[in-house]
Amino acid sequence: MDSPHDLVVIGGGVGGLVTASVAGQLGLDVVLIEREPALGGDCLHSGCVPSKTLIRSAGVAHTAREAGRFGVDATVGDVDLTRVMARVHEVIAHIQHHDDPDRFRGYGVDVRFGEAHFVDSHTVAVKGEWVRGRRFVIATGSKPAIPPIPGIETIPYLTNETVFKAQTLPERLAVVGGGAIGIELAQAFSRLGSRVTVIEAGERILPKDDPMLTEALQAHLQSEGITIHTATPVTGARPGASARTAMLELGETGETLEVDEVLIAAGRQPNISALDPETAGLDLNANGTLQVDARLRTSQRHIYACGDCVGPFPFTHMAEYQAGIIISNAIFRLPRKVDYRAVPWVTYTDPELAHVGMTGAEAERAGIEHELAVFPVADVDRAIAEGCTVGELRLRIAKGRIIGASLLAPHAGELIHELALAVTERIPLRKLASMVHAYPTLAQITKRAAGAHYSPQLFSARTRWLVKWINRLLP
Ligand SMILES: Cc1cc2nc3c(=O)[nH]c(=O)nc-3n(C[C@H](O)[C@H](O)[C@H](O)COP(=O)(O)OP(=O)(O)OC[C@H]3O[C@@H](n4cnc5c(N)ncnc54)[C@H](O)[C@@H]3O)c2cc1C
Ligand SMILES: NC(=O)c1ccc[n+]([C@@H]2O[C@H](COP(=O)([O-])OP(=O)(O)OC[C@H]3O[C@@H](n4cnc5c(N)ncnc54)[C@H](O)[C@@H]3O)[C@@H](O)[C@H]2O)c1
Repeated sequence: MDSPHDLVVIGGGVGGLVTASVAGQLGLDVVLIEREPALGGDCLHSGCVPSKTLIRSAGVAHTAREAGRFGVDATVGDVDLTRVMARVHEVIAHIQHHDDPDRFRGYGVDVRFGEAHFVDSHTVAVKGEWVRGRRFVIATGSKPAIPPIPGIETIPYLTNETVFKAQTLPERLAVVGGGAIGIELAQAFSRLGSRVTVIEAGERILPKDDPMLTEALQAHLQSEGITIHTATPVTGARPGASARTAMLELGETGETLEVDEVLIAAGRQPNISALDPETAGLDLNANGTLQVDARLRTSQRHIYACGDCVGPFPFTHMAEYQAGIIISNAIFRLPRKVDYRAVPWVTYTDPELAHVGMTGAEAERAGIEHELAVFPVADVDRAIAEGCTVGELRLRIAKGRIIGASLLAPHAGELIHELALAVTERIPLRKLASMVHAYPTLAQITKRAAGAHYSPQLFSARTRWLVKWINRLLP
């Protein structure tokens, strides 16, 4: 029997690619197994890249329609979804070059295509061939979870796996789920010209984000013409009057909604079952993700796992971060634990909604006494000049340091990183208040929020009294 490989990586998305390429470049004997015909995973083919590219086209259409507001006349016709999607796929193809299998083979990685499943805890089978390994990394990602809506199987519906192949803009689109996928794509399709209805079972959209900011974002989306139902589960589905339409039953009331297309964005399900996890003795959590410890080892200590198949933050940057932890533990053999205290995330609506560190609810649960500093986007000069004044920055401050920040603002996804650094490095808030921020930038919101937090202290009766006396005493 062949000697086992040093490392077998299952899944050619971000988590798997980062681990395999580093291990290969460090001279380990690495096999990377991917079941799709191309590397890149969800993020490249049906996630971040296509969604952000679609959002860009939608933004262009929106800006053109709004041009009059900026003193510029523009006429906008109908959006040609075929051309929009052609650009989406051009962008995917462009980025795909980074994930060319030959690039990884150049790093010394043996790239194989086919679905892997465990035969025992040290062996996987791929297309009938056995691959043995001393250590494994599972990075198999996730797929859309389809909620058990009675009749859902009787209607055609889109998910993130099919929506970027659409060629005709639906006149009426129902989006089931008000999480990140649902909300980003709802605004994109609405701006491209669809009449969009979001149906969210929970009390509010984007439930992990700051409630004040999600409320403001919801109001903004509604002002753009999107209908949003919250606390409304979809309770039934059936074909509509014509072959292409669908009827959805909303809430307990039995109210119906007829649409031309339904997009299901109701959460994710980890890609685990195809691996035969029980054969390898792998334990699962109640939500189906793989159980891992703080060093990302599964219940079999030589099998590590990262990314969406593990959670708890199903983002590309977290798959990459976790891959780094695995590299430390499994390759350098330096024990390193995950630290989720300063995880940034962004929902790419316009304006964007970004967050890092503790939410208010988490701080309360942890019993951390904190103050809130709030600064409105409408008071930032650059935002006024840009004509985008919706949103605010909400800083949670404990003992002079930021423990969490939530921001609804144009380009919030770029602005959050200064705050992420402050949270990670425990930089005192007064340093952000005194740091020079170029004028007029949107980034001034951080300095202004910090400054506003200190201004009652600065202009207090006591300080005024002190200043008066210093100026009297000194020449
Ligand atoms: C519409 C959408 C938009 C998103 N936008 C963002 C965003 O803006 N920012 C962000 O950070 N995140 C975003 N995400 C989430 C992001 O795509 C995922 O967090 C990320 O792709 C996870 O990476 P991964 O390596 O864990 O898994 P994946 O990228 O899914 O890769 C897993 C790979 O494993 C392969 N595989 C599965 N099972 C097997 C098997 N048995 N054998 C062999 N191969 C297998 C799959 O084919 C896949 O290629 C978005 C997701 C969606 C759906
Ligand atoms: N910008 C980003 O970083 C980004 C963008 C898109 C996706 N993602 C990642 O992908 C993950 C999955 O996204 P998602 O939006 O599918 O999941 P999600 O879990 O974030 O949201 C799903 C929503 O659907 C609702 N829902 C579930 N069943 C329902 C039903 N029957 N009727 C009505 N509503 C229902 C849930 O209450 C929930 O609010 C996210 O958690 C995120 O990590 C990230």
